[in-house]
Amino acid sequence: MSRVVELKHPLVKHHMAMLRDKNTPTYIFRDQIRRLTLLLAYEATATLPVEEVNIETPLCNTMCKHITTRIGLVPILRAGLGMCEAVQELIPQAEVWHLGFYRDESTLKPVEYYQKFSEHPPEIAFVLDPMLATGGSAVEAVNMVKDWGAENVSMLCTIASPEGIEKVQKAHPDVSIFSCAIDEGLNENAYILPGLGDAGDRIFNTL
Ligand SMILES: O=P(O)(O)OC[C@H]1O[C@H](OP(=O)(O)OP(=O)(O)O)[C@H](O)[C@@H]1O
Ligand SMILES: O=c1cc[nH]c(=O)[nH]1
Ligand SMILES: [Mg+2]
Repeated sequence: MSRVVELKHPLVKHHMAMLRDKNTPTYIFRDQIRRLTLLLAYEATATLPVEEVNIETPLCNTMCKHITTRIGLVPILRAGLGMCEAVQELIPQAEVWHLGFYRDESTLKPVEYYQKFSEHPPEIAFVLDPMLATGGSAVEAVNMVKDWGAENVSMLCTIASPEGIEKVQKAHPDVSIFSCAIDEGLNENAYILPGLGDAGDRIFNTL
């Protein structure tokens, strides 16, 4: 079932403060995205299916659980790349499939420039993008992931706007959205307030 989850943990609040600060340099900004993504991925993977497996410890046999479902991470270039390694750290067996979009700042529409998908879609897909602003990029990315054949799709972001959440929910009522924060809304240029500015520029030092 679709859910919108905003993380409430004190560690998330703490790390978000440093992430939002305009004086935080790029190398710390990247670390903060990574820390926050670890916390986000822990929450977003809480309902992953597990299977029983027999394990031999040095002392005896015991039944354990492991994850056998094919999981795909779909970072939206560029900024989504900043989240990818953190999720891979928790799910090292995950596949990574890239999608490139930039938002045309005059039309606010997403422009696709890269897609690397295989013939065989994963069973579960996590779309990664730190910013869910108007929701245009997220809706288009989820369209492509679903057209590919993935049936269980979730969106992981650092900051989401209420407008973006509404747009994704309207287009994809089955997609859960996990975010470290849900902010107040968008400014006249469709930037999230209070937000953190341009995530891609802050991750890649291209301000
Ligand atoms: O919800 P939307 O209104 O579509 O906006 C969000 C998109 O904008 C940003 O990417 P940007 O276009 O800045 O590209 P970048 O990652 O290369 O910086 C962000 O990382 C999202 O992909
Ligand atoms: O606030 C915003 C909106 C779109 N993209 C960003 O990186 N930040
Ligand atoms: Mg950007």
